[in-house]
Amino acid sequence: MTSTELTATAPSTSPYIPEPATPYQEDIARYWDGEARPVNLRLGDVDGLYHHHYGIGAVDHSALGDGAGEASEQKLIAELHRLESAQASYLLGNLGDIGRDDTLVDAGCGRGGSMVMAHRRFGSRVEGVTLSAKQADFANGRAAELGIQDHVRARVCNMLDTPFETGQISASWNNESTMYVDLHDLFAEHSRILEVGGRYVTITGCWNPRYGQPSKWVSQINAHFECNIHSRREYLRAMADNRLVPQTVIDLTPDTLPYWELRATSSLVTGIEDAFINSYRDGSFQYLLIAADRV
Ligand SMILES: C[S@@+](CC[C@H](N)C(=O)[O-])C[C@H]1O[C@@H](n2cnc3c(N)ncnc32)[C@H](O)[C@@H]1O
Ligand SMILES: CC(C)=CCC/C(C)=C/COP(=O)(O)OP(=O)(O)O
Ligand SMILES: [Mg+2]
Repeated sequence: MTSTELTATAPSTSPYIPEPATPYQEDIARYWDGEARPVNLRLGDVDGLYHHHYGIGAVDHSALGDGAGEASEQKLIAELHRLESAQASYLLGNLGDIGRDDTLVDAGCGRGGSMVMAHRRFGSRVEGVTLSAKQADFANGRAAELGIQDHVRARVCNMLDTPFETGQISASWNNESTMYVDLHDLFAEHSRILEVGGRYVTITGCWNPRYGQPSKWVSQINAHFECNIHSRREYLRAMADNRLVPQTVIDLTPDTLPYWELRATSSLVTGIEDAFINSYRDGSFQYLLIAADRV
């Protein structure tokens, strides 16, 4: 199965949603509805898990070819994809003890790769929300192909105003999707839907207050993705204000740099690679995991 087949055959399974809350959200919905970068689709085609996040971990150089020809390119793509799936596994590993009867929420679920991984890992129900109808249809089409549509569902919905009942969710996460929203509004909503003792996890890029202000590289990333990267300080403050108490804060910057250095050598570069590499190296930008308990 390839992404092209999936796009062509995916049924329109996502319930219609309310209008986006703001003109900005309309822009973001349009952006993701129109997104079809080979760096995402060709990586997803490796095993049918489609991600819109970046990778972590050491590059396995023995898995790469000699750099020439299509076979080498395919090996490089598989390695980048392995690192992106490793990132999602790492996030899921921070959700705590999750069982089959739990319901999880993926806020800003993209094409649903992390949701499938979560269901495979825990057997639980996974509910995803995205602003993009195309992404929700893609994720639901993929779940149907895998026969897990009763457990994994994406819907078009604003993550700041979700349909989930108060206090019923065991764990929720944002994987590289917090830079599109106000953090106070976001954490208020996670705090509302999570049960007391529930777990919230995010992996995100944030600017480093020790640098002073967002660097030119951070500004370039914002412009590239039409997003608004927050500072590390803002995350911790907004969590504290919303009954989310960090248990773990891990700086994944050294773990994501090899992914970027490898990606920069591929034919699938998008032009944003230098901004990530330079900002991670000059300390102005950090790749963080934060896991917090709902108290
Ligand atoms: C970079 S993608 C990450 C996708 C996914 N988490 C992953 O790891 O593959 C950002 C996602 O955030 C979603 N998003 C941005 N703002 C949102 C909002 N207000 N409500 C719901 N989803 C939102 C976009 O629709 C997109 O699916
Ligand atoms: C860490 C930060 C700041 C992330 C911004 C959000 C974002 C666009 C993530 C990757 O999406 P993608 O997989 O669609 O991007 P790309 O096409 O570059 O792989
Ligand atoms: Mg990508």
